[in-house]
Amino acid sequence: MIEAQGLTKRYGRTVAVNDLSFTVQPGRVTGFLGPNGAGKSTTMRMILGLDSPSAGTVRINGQRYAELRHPLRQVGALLDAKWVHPNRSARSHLRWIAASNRIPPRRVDEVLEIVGLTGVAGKRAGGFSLGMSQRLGIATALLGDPTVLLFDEPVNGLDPEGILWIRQFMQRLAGEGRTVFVSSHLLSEMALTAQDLVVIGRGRLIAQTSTREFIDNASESSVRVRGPEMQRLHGVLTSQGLAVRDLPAGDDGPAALLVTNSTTEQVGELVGRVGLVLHELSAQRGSLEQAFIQLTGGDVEYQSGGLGTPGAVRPPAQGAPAQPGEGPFAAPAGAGQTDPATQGGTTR
Ligand SMILES: Nc1ncnc2c1ncn2[C@@H]1O[C@H](COP(=O)(O)OP(=O)(O)OP(=O)(O)O)[C@@H](O)[C@H]1O
Repeated sequence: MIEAQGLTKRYGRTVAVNDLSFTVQPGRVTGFLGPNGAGKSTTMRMILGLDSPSAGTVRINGQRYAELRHPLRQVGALLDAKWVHPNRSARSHLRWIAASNRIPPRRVDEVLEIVGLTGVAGKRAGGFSLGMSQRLGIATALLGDPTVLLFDEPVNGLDPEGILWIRQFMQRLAGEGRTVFVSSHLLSEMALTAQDLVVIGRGRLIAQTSTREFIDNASESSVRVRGPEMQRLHGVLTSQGLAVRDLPAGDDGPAALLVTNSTTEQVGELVGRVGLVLHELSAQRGSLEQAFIQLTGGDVEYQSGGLGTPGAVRPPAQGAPAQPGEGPFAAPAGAGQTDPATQGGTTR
């Protein structure tokens, strides 16, 4: 478990982390979500004792990092996958870290096997692809078989296969009862990976909640409805004070009506009372992107070009990256299209 209490970090006049309190529970993947510059890396460094807080505390399994007797056995982290001597082999890199932390050498072969690097264990780590480097970084984090794991933007720059592997691996680690805390600025990716979210903007806590609740609470729910008598249907719904929008036929299917701020129960009962036939009655859940915009408001450094156009990103603020696929609303590479958390946002 990780517990942050009033965590604050100032760099001169910059307040990178501002009175942040949150808890990360074991047995779950918790996403640490926020736009670039929100303070995620700084927070992770403070959790790991690499930076000292200007105020507040953070505890790992009840203790500050400096108090941990065997830190690698309690907490493992992947902060920078390229932190490795380029001429060392993967195995000797791990052996060196194991030896300096009194971890038996046999554990090196175990972690190489766990991350699927056994076949290239003797090769120079400097020649590894980013995906292989990430696996080596994860193997390093796992050396002490820790109960708490931190990953800072682990899928950045990976191909779809690499992203899928990391996602499934994190879920597996959480399934083993470990505390898994993973930072990302990719909202859709977190919707597929994390069960819980800690959301920050400009160093402040915006929300701590389950991913499902985050989407449900922060975005309006609407209902898509369709039948053979569309005009009558429209009249019945508006006569009851509901807000109705026409959805033209298109990629989403035949022409339909979108009833905003409503539920399928409400619409179904209304229509049933007047005996109208329906061909479709479906809940349209807000996307994580919409929920994020609604909650973060002015706390994000750059925002979407508009609702209903996920993927459209305004030019970022000075200093923020503008790589294609790097914005907060970029589609997750390798994402399955079936996850309900990311569906339903395109009809508004
Ligand atoms: N060593 C430092 N000295 C001065 N300012 C810093 C330092 N480290 C971070 N900052 C500033 O603190 C703020 C938070 O940065 P941080 O890297 O923690 O954000 P982040 O959410 O991890 O963003 P990113 O995803 O871009 O790394 C930024 O404004 C950053 O410029």
